[in-house]
Amino acid sequence: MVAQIPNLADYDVSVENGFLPAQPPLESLPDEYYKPWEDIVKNLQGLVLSKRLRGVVEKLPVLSTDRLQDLPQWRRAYSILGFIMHAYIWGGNKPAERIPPPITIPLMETCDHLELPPVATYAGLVLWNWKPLFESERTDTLSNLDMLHTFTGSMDEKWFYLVSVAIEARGAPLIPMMLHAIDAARRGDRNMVIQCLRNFAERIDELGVLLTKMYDNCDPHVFYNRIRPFLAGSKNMADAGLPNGVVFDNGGAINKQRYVQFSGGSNAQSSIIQFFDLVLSVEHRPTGQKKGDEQHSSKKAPPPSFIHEMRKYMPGPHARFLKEVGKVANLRSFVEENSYDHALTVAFDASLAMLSALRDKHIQIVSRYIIIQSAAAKKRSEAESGKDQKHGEKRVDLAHRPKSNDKDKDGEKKGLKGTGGSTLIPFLRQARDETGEPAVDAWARRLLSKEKGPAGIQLSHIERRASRSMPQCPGLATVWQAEQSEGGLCFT
Ligand code: HEM
Ligand SMILES: N[C@@H](CC(=O)c1ccccc1NC=O)C(=O)O
Repeated sequence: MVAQIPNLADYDVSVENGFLPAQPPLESLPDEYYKPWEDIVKNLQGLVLSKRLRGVVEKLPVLSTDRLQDLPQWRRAYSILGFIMHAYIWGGNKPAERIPPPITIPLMETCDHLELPPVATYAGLVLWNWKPLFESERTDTLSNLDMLHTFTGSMDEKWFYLVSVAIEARGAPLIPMMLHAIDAARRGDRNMVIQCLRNFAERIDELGVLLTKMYDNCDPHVFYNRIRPFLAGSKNMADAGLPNGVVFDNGGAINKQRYVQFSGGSNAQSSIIQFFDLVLSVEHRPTGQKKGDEQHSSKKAPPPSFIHEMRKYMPGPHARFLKEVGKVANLRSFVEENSYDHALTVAFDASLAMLSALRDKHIQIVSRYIIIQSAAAKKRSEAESGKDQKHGEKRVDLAHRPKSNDKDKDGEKKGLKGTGGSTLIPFLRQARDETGEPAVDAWARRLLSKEKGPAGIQLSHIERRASRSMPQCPGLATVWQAEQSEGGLCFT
């Protein structure tokens, strides 16, 4: 039986806002009972600066979650407890290893309810932490959005999250549209599929523009040195002072309390980007695994890719939605089955090219906000460590600087990790290259079967742009070249 195309409402996905809630998140919990949490999160920066946060949190009563009445309230509780917990862990000279019961007990209950891990995820920091400036205006633009909470109180941190909120909102209409395209492919409606793919490529291009707005108001130095340390989880955090992870003290027997490790918040936990991959049948392998390697390995199940692993850090219904989308994704096979339809092939390849270009822009951001900043911080800390040695001081590295002299062949530091724990640049480059693979594969098949290439067709504006942004996609490049040699005037 053919799997049913998932219905958005069944998975807490909104037709207008996608994975953002349809209504703006709650700005406070309505029941006065939760005032102690609200007071802390309202004064988070002051409490961190005065070094009083840890004492205040330890003296908090263990509040029950029984008074949370609906989904928006559960989400707010999870979001603010995540902020409080990460400020508690990372807001001191040394990170705190043991999280006390006033946080752990209610946080674990919100996690059970929302099917999320007990860490500040993308959902808590971004999806459930925004507000429109004006309720009457649209929410898919940076000019009408603000964040509710930040660790640092800085505009840079607000902007850092805001860019993601705007991308989620602007990308949202692509969800119902691409499910519609899947349905059109089932019905064999090639024109509708082409139209949806062209709109998709166009919108992904817009998301790339939004992404590069990051530079406008988020300073790389502030990001790396002030904001990013609070986003870290407890996995791979030895260099930052958490060699074993953290202990969730739930008030029970001490000997039953074990260390746990969770990845920190990361945009890899955003469901929208994974949705884009799934509808186009882009597949991600574990980092370092080359195409085709999986066939030669042993019978053991392959390790999941980091991107796939991050689904465990998405709200349960959203992760289930992605699983269902994976079952019904048919556009790639539809395009392959109709490879004589060159307009269809080109529209599909242009979508892949735009998604790949989005990842390329992101890699440039990562190099400015992390790679360059980490090198600068290392230089500073080496200069300072000379001074410190003289004074016998020892400093804890909260910006997670890797051990020095650990370089790989690209001159990048091996130890550099994303907040999610990925190997950063090799991981991101591989994810970008995998995005173009369906197009490259289709082209190889075409060559083998000696089929004629998609030359001489009319390119839409976006396809023309796409053909230049993905030189590694031979199909698009060929069309582009053909167009050039024919006078270059055959696009619409
Ligand atoms: C200063 C801004 C940003 C920095 C420094 C940054 C950094 C990173 C890093 C280091 C990773 C690797 C995964 C990890 O371990 O966390 C990552 C993954 C990712 N980031 Fe960002 N990011 C930024 C903003 C954004 C924004 C605004 C988006 C929205 C589209 C985004 C989308 C992604 C995606 C989708 C992944 C998963 C990898 C992939 O699918 O290609 N990032 N980011
Ligand atoms: N992976 C990024 C952090 C990141 O992308 C992120 C972390 C928490 C909440 C949102 C994030 N991304 C953009 O809003 C890093 O390693 O710095």
